[in-house]
Amino acid sequence: MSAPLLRVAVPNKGSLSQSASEILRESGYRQRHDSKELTLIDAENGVEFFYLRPRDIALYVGEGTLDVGVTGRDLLRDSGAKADEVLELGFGRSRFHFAGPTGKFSDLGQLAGTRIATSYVGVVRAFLEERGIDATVTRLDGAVETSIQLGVADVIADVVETGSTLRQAGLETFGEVILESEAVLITRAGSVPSGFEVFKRRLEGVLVARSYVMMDYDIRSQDVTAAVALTPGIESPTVSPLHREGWVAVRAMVPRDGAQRLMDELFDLGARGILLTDIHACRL
Ligand SMILES: Nc1ncnc2c1ncn2[C@@H]1O[C@H](COP(=O)(O)OP(=O)(O)OP(=O)(O)O)[C@@H](O)[C@H]1O
Ligand SMILES: O=P(O)(O)OC[C@H]1O[C@H](OP(=O)(O)OP(=O)(O)O)[C@H](O)[C@@H]1O
Ligand SMILES: [Mg+2]
Repeated sequence: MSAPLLRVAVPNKGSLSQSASEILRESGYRQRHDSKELTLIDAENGVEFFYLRPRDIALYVGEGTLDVGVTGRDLLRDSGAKADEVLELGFGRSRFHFAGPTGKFSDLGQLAGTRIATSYVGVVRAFLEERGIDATVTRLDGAVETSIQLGVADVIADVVETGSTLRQAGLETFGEVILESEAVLITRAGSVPSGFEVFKRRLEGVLVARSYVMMDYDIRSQDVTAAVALTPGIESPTVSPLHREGWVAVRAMVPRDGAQRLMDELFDLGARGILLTDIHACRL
């Protein structure tokens, strides 16, 4: 009998949906082509995907109905589900803030007695409770920025990415950031579903491939120690002999950020034939 399929929840709409499917596709999994498909079986890789609202994903995974999910850290916290964050996925980054009319509020002490509109009631109530602040929290589904203008709330608490929605509504954030969020991989608290390790390793491989590039260069043997100090690689750089006497070839993974500056420094050290190539996937 074949092993049961790993049941994975993927956002079906919203900010996380496209990036989630992209990273899964890059990890070698089948993904739906039609946004109306609700489930998809990738039998070859032993996985079944369920396309669900990211807000609901934490609940399904927390209850153990599904094994693994992609959702936002803020949505996971808001749900109160008993699920663990097991991998940060590097997309869907946002900050959760309180905001009010420009110039009206300056610190979170002023929240007492206000009416707060939010789609994240769980996060907001927990925050107020922790600080012993008494305020009225109203749950709205979206477009919370408009609620102040409509007289329904004095303050909002919402996700801010670029800040342009707030500006358009004549609002500004105040107080410290409540929560820094990004897309995360979650499993039921304390459980490691069968087949999960391979699934996670594939995604980690893509994350590393996204943040690292492969660098190759030739350098005089006498300068190789200085050069590999700049490019130590993840485990150790490969140094191979060159046909040209007194020269070696070096190959190492380097962080994508700053790779151009590194090429300049290597060139100054005497390195030549410096090449930078993308990595598509890896297992480290
Ligand atoms: N600009 C953004 N707007 C909303 N959510 C964002 C943004 N950037 C990142 N996110 C993250 O995406 C998740 C929100 O998922 P959700 O499905 O509600 O997306 P959405 O874009 O608000 O979709 P919709 O409004 O259609 O429901 C949260 O984890 C949030 O932190
Ligand atoms: O800082 P910004 O880059 O402007 O992004 C933040 C805005 O984007 C989201 O709204 P969304 O488009 O999801 O609409 P919604 O309010 O209906 O959920 C979020 O709720 C903010 O309103
Ligand atoms: Mg939204």
